[in-house]
Amino acid sequence: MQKQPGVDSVEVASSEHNAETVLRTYDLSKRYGTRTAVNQLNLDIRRGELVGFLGPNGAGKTTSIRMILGLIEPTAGRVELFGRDLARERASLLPRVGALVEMPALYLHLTGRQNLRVFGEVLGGVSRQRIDEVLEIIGLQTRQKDRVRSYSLGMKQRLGLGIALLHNPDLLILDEPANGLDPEGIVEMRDLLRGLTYEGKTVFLSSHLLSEIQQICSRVVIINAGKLVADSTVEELTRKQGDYLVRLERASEALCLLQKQPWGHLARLEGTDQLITSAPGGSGRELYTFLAQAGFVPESLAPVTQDLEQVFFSLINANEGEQAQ
Ligand SMILES: Nc1ncnc2c1ncn2[C@@H]1O[C@H](COP(=O)(O)OP(=O)(O)OP(=O)(O)O)[C@@H](O)[C@H]1O
Repeated sequence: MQKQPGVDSVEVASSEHNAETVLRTYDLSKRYGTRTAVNQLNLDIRRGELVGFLGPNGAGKTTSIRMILGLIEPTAGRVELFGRDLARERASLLPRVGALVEMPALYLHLTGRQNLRVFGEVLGGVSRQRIDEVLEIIGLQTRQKDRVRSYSLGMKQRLGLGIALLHNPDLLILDEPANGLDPEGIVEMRDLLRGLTYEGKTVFLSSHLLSEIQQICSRVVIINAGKLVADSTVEELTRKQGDYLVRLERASEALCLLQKQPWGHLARLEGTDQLITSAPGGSGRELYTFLAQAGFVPESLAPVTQDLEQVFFSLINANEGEQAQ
């Protein structure tokens, strides 16, 4: 479901809460000698979500992803996929997961289609029809008969994703899928990932491209030094201190009224026909009603937002400050 900012976010959050849990980690931890790479990480990812996994270099993203994929053993804690314990039911669970952690070694002298066929044979049970479907999903039908050597990096990256999709997994885990892509390749990858969630797939991806994450992800998990720093919808994270930007006629008159309210004393003008204010009970709907009843019907009213990048750096800096104390 596409999230709308503002008044209906409560309903959106509660419907998400009912969705099936696809990936869950319980106090997942990994130590390398004395270094703790991942520290009691608890994740809860639900069906159809596109969740961004963020953190500065060395935060523990790849280590977490490797544990979730059963590639390395946790030092402590555990992973559940589709409600089942990964350590116990690995053989039946991992086929439901597709991963792009490192670029698979593509056969450059073979065509895109032949690559899918070769990887499909290794996996087993991949039909010709599934290869056609995958070529369509990754948008390589028209180039399927060209040798991979002639592909752009973006096309190779999409082919890598195609290989991860061959067995039609329910959950996709991608480590930096847009790494090294040019802006056009990034847009293609963005459309492709969105399309996958429309089909009901769940996508969990790490990336350094914060603006991309802001555009495509419904939720972000941020870690620093192996620990969870934030787990929230993009909308909640980027909404600035509960402020609203209101466009209305007679803005300076409305401002006088707002400044007399206990929740509105910090209200301020923004240009001639807009103002920024807090809302009664933090609710945009109540702010709208208050203004409308006082005869100042807003032309528009929206939460003030900041870039995910700003939020990310302030959270990481605050977290590092706390750790230093
Ligand atoms: N095999 C290993 N042996 C020892 N230390 C490791 C190993 N793998 C990772 N680490 C350490 O664990 C920490 C987390 O690394 P990890 O690669 O998971 O971070 P990351 O968030 O994926 O970073 P990046 O964004 O740079 O890829 C780092 O301090 C790293 O040096």
